[in-house]
Amino acid sequence: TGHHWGYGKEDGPSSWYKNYPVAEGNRQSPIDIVPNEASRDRNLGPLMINYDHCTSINISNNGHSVVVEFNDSDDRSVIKGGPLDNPYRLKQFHFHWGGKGHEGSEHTVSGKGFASELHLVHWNAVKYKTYGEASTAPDGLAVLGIFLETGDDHRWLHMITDVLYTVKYKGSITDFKGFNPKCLLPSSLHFWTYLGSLTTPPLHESVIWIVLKEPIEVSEKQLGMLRMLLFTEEEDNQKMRMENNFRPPQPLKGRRVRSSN
Ligand SMILES: NS(=O)(=O)c1ccc(NC(=S)OCCc2ccsc2)cc1
Ligand SMILES: [Zn+2]
Repeated sequence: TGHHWGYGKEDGPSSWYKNYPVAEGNRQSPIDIVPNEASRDRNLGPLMINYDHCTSINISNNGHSVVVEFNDSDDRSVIKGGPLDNPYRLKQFHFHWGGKGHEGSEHTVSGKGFASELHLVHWNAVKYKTYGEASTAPDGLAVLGIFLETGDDHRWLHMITDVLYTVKYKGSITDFKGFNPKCLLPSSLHFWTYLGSLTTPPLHESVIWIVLKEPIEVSEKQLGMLRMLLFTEEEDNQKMRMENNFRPPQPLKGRRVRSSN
């Protein structure tokens, strides 16, 4: 079903254009963010994140990442303000990470990568009826990107890393209710924002990217838990460790990156 893609030598980011020609489009993500080339924009109001009535449903391994899905049938968990004209509903979050001691973030800052990157995926339920419809519209999605750097243990990330063993294999899914991702936010909501795309196939150019400047700290041990996940299914006798599931930075193609004040 659909086109097989991955992060390996044969099916990785440099070959995605064959089945997904938009990979060579004009607003692809991620990008390298160069802070002193970003323009401060006073029209950018503060980001408003309201995750209090959090409605996480499950956690799963989709063969590309570990994904926590949310109930997005109403506006309980939304992000608004900043570059957004409407509130965007939280649909899922997932991570991208590297191998032992290697970088694994998707966006880079002046060429510097981070150990991992968390993506909180939201959709514009004011203008579009479903996530699927929004995911192909130029203002359909808003993804909040948060860098993870190695340091102290993250006390709340344990709630996720402690259950990863239940979703070790591709296609596994477990109940995961009542998790509030607010606990994964850094103290500052200062951000960079630009128009981009999904960083995995189908690579739709439908994302308003909001990348927080302040990383969160997680321990090497916690990152190691992400790396015990597998790209492969339980019955697959070839066990492929899930790591380096990140796309490298793509050409800016004249886009402007704006910075919050
Ligand atoms: N990495 S990303 O945040 O740009 C992003 C967001 C949504 C999607 N949407 C879909 S349907 O992806 C399915 C595969 C997937 C999900 C999480 S990571 C890869 C893909 C990538
Ligand atoms: Zn992502």
